Amino acid sequence: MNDFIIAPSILSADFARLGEEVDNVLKAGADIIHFDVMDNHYVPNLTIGPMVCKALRKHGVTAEIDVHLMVKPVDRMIGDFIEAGASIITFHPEASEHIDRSLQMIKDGGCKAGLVFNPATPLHYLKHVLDKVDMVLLMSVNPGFGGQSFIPGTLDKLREARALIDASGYDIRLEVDGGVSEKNIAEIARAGADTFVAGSAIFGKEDYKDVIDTMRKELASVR
Ligand SMILES: O=C(CO)[C@@H](O)[C@H](O)COP(=O)(O)O
Ligand SMILES: [Co+2]
Repeated sequence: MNDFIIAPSILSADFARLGEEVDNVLKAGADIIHFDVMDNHYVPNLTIGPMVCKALRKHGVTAEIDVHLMVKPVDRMIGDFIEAGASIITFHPEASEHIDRSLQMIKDGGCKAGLVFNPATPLHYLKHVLDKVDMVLLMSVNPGFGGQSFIPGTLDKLREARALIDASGYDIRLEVDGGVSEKNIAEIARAGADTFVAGSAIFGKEDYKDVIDTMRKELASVR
């Protein structure tokens, strides 16, 4: 796996041709697929569930599927996504009554587990579960929709999260989600992110390879 991971969010893909869209974006150089699950309860939008994840596996997708759960309660969905072929499952701490238990359920199912922090959610939820977390996802927009603008305060929060992760000694990825594009990806990487979700910036363009290549060039300037 690359040092920097590019994770296109299929929220901005053409759902009528989802299998083809996922194939095309992987062929264009994406590392993993970001899969946004919204329930019209935890967030004011409704998207896709485990059946779609399973369908992508059946279609032949072998890349990691990074399931971002924006649902409340979360536990009921975890088993279904494990069974559907998810690779990584992340959830928002406010959406779980028992954060440690939800993380453990994901790990027991053989998936990588992660916590997602909204722009105004403090990082302190992490402190006592660092040993169970493979991914920390910082939202750089309020969750619910693609195509929003990156909230600049996320850069300081990324620096804080990077320091916390490095001090922990655990192997934890730091992902950022919302308003990421080829224009700001280098600055976001410099703040400490190593995994980049991008929906509209990739699927909004004709040539996915061109955007992903540009993102990689920008990232190469960081290292
Ligand atoms: O989880 C979410 C939104 O809640 C994201 O994954 C978006 O889908 C990202 O879209 P862009 O901001 O990159 O268009
Ligand atoms: Co997302």
